[in-house]
Amino acid sequence: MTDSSTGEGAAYGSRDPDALARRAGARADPDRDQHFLVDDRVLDRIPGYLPENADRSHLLEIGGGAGALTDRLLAAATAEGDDEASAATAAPADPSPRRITVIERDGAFAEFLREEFATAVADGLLDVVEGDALDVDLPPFSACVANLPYGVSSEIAFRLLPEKKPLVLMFQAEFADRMVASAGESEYGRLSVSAQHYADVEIVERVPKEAFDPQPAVESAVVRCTPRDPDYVVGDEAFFLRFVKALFTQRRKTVRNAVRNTAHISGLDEPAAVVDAADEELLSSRPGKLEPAAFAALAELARERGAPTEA
Ligand SMILES: C[S@@+](CC[C@H](N)C(=O)[O-])C[C@H]1O[C@@H](n2cnc3c(N)ncnc32)[C@H](O)[C@@H]1O
Repeated sequence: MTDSSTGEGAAYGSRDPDALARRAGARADPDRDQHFLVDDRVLDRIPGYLPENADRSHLLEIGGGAGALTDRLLAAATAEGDDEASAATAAPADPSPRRITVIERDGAFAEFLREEFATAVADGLLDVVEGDALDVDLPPFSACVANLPYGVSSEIAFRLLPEKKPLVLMFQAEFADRMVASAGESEYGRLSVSAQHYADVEIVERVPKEAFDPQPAVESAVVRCTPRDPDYVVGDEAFFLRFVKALFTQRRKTVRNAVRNTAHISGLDEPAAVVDAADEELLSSRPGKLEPAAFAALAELARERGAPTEA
């Protein structure tokens, strides 16, 4: 498929990221979290990181910028649509239209995206929403692929993760390392337990600064989140996440002291009762050594014995 609105008849997926940025006119401003991906090889790989069986019927992109990734997502959506139409498989046809929604806060870039991809907009394939991804209502997306604005990447990630949809997201590498860390590793913390509560989280590619223009201060990494239920049960998710947050404020203390010292954060009325009831080995361990399932078991005990008050 071609997009005659560019005047170049460019097929989706073939737009030069530098030319897109030039056509957009407005300069990418690092102070507004605008670091555009300009490495074609990275751009080409990103849509392919979605899990194989992911429902691609409605992709969400956050922070479209000058549209380099939007172009690749349009290519993926249209190419797969063609494949599916021609494939003689027994699978039922996907009844939902393939579409992409891009949320972009910067009005100049939102307008440019509508012009650059006018054919896709007219065909109902692309919807450009101008707004802040932290405030706008999210569409009922089936998967999200985005090079996130790093200033709000944590807030956006924790808006997306509870939706339990496949996510392929670019983060600062240091943040990505903390998301995927396991118990006992130095990067393991609140972020690791909270993210892994919702999904299997893995780094699928590390991306050097040179892949962006303007270059960010640090390296980046693409993270794939494949939703699944955790291997433990918590009766009150909000309390579990608050309890984890509380304990990691005292990561170098024993769990015993961390439970006692952080009742103002976790909301426990009776932390001493929790400590009295918990297993000694667990209490003398450190928060950074506890597997997510151990946090969950302790949070359940804390709910029973510690009478948490509503946050
Ligand atoms: C890192 S750039 C990515 C641009 C483009 N997708 C790319 O890969 O080249 C992040 C984009 O998010 C936009 N942005 C920043 N904060 C935002 C927010 N709170 N909500 C939506 N978009 C935001 C910026 O204007 C910028 O276009």
